[in-house]
Amino acid sequence: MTDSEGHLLRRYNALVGVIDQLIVTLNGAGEVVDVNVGSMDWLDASKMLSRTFSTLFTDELSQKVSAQFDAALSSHEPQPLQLTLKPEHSLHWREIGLLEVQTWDSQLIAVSATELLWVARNVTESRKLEQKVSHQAQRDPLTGAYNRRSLMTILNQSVAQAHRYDWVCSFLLIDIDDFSGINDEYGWDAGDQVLQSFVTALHGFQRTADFFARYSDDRFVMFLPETNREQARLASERVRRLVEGIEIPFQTGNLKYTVCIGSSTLRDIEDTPETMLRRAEEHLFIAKQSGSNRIEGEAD
Ligand SMILES: Nc1nc2c(ncn2[C@@H]2O[C@H](COP(=O)(O)OP(=O)(O)OP(=O)(O)O)[C@@H](O)[C@H]2O)c(=O)[nH]1
Repeated sequence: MTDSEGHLLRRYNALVGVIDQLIVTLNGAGEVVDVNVGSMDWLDASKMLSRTFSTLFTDELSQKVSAQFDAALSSHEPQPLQLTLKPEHSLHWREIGLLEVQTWDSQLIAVSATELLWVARNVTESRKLEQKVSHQAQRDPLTGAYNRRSLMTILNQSVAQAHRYDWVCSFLLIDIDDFSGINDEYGWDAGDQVLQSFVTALHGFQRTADFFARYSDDRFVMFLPETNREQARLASERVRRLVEGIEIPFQTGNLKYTVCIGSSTLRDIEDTPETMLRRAEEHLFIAKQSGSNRIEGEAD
């Protein structure tokens, strides 16, 4: 080894020693010739050596890995690869030491025609955190229902799609009757339980294509694709009855409540989520004026 080769090797080893990532060196045939485990100290490097890299993965992933391997060799560009490894799906990884599901961001880099580096970082926790943050941004924290921001995004997309394909769709605007009275009489916690029980019941009721969200305090919107005026009326009636049947156990006897529902159905190309919501609000207002436990929709 020349002085400059020795210098480069020491520099490489120094970098590998401080980088907290898994670095696997492969030969041109894709066999593992060296492993630096980085912070993945659960991994038994000796059990990786001399295996063919792509055979470590399940059939589906191994095809992807082989394609990345070829692409790295032919392009000499780093090939990014995101992998989710499950011990129950991979005997090889289990043997190597994998005990739980992990998501890795990795890069496959060709150093020459006979040497490649696979550099992998465990991103399981940061991915979970991202998912949690995105879930929280879309949901109402009390009930777990989608929030108003998510609702408006979905409504805009869905109404545009309905116009494009000439589909019909409807909204139900559902309001809990005398909700402030429930808060006053039974306390805020009981009011919270009412909201939670309502959302649980509605989640059981909705079809997979329906979208349901908390619109404001005690007001919820259900978007019903492929639903005409008459079907919206039937759906309103079913929700009204469903709520009639809910009972929340309470010291002084079961707490029961009712809802009023205003619905609206897509009209012409001028109709938007805002105009539909406005009509649903007008219908809800009429229902409320007539008393509680009522529904009101578009006139025939
Ligand atoms: N328990 C509880 N109460 C809430 C929450 N958010 C808002 N509220 C209360 O809900 C009440 C809503 O009152 P209103 O909009 O007048 O509704 P209402 O009493 O049902 O009146 P009507 O709609 O006319 O029947 C207000 O008193 C709010 O303070 C919540 O998350 N939990």
